[in-house]
Amino acid sequence: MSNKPKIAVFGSGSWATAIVKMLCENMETVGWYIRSEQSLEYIQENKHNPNYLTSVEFHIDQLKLSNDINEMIDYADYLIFVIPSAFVHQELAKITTSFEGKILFSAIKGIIPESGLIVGEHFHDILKVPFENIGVITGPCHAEEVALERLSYLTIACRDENKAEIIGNSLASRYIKTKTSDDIIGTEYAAMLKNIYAIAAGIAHGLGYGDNFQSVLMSNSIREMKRFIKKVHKMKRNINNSAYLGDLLVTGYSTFSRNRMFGNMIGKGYTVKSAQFEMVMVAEGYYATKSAFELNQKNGAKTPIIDTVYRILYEGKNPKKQFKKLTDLLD
Ligand SMILES: NC(=O)C1=CN([C@@H]2O[C@H](COP(=O)(O)OP(=O)(O)OC[C@H]3O[C@@H](n4cnc5c(N)ncnc54)[C@H](O)[C@@H]3O)[C@@H](O)[C@H]2O)C=CC1
Ligand SMILES: O=C(CO)COP(=O)(O)O
Repeated sequence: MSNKPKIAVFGSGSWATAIVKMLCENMETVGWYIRSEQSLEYIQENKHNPNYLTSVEFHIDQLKLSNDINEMIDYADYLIFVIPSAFVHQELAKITTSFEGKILFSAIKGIIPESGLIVGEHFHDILKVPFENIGVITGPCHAEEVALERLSYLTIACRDENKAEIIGNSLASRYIKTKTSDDIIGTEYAAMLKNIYAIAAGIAHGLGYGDNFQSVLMSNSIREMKRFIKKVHKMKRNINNSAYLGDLLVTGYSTFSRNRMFGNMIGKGYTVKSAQFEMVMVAEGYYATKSAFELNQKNGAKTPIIDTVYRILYEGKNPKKQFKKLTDLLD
């Protein structure tokens, strides 16, 4: 690998588009795998993504675009995956080339339904990538605010600090600050769990609960997150750091949050199917709720918020009644 490693982004939603923008601030060339040929041709002609963050303009000569996933894997040293977790399995199934020597980062905040694993674990257990070659890009950061160049903070987690720094330095700019962490498992679980709590916040809002209740819900959510993560990966971590608490707060409170938006519709009486139909974007917390609930059946952490969201989304229980019961379990 040369001094200037090649980086490629896999995915073409809002977050992938934002990450490509961040990398373009620092790199001469950024690889970008885009599944849809139509979207790729549109970007080549119009210099912006047709569907997501359409205000972000790219210099086409800075982009190495391809809709061939194998070609892009062969091109890059660092591969950043930003495909929603529900579609990762089917995208990975297209791969015929080798991951040997490649460094895989995940900016995905979810669990892969087919394996029930967070993405880093999936890379390790299923794709057999060593943990030193796996990293996570996380933190409280909405793609829409990156597009607006509003100051945002990212945490880059990798067991090999040098690799975390390479990605951190490639993303940092006037409006992006990065820090590194070695908690690849805990940060990923936090990123997945906060989406479920954001759905809970949305449901509460949709049901008419106010700011006073929301703060109690968030306070209970961070404690629940801590209990959950401690069961899956015990290590010394400060749950109040931005990658854990910060991400919970931005997703629970921001009007940009897809998960909160989805929850809000459920609270207002939409069915799961109709809420999903209304959403142009993916609410990862929907899939995470099922996986986290099932995982916790084995681990046995006390998770009244996840359990409540699960009963509403997957057992068709009444949100109003379920939240009434939940209110008696919070403090
Ligand atoms: N949007 C944001 O601000 C942030 C998102 N993330 C995470 O990034 C990941 C990607 O989310 P977004 O970019 O927000 O998604 P999005 O909702 O903006 O875009 C959805 C993406 O999924 C793709 N897609 C749809 N059907 C597909 C299929 N069958 N196979 C493969 N791809 C398919 C679409 O082409 C599109 O690229 C998620 O895990 C999310 O949690 C993380 C941080 C911030
Ligand atoms: O992860 C995010 C912010 O840090 C994005 O959350 P949403 O998917 O709910 O928009």
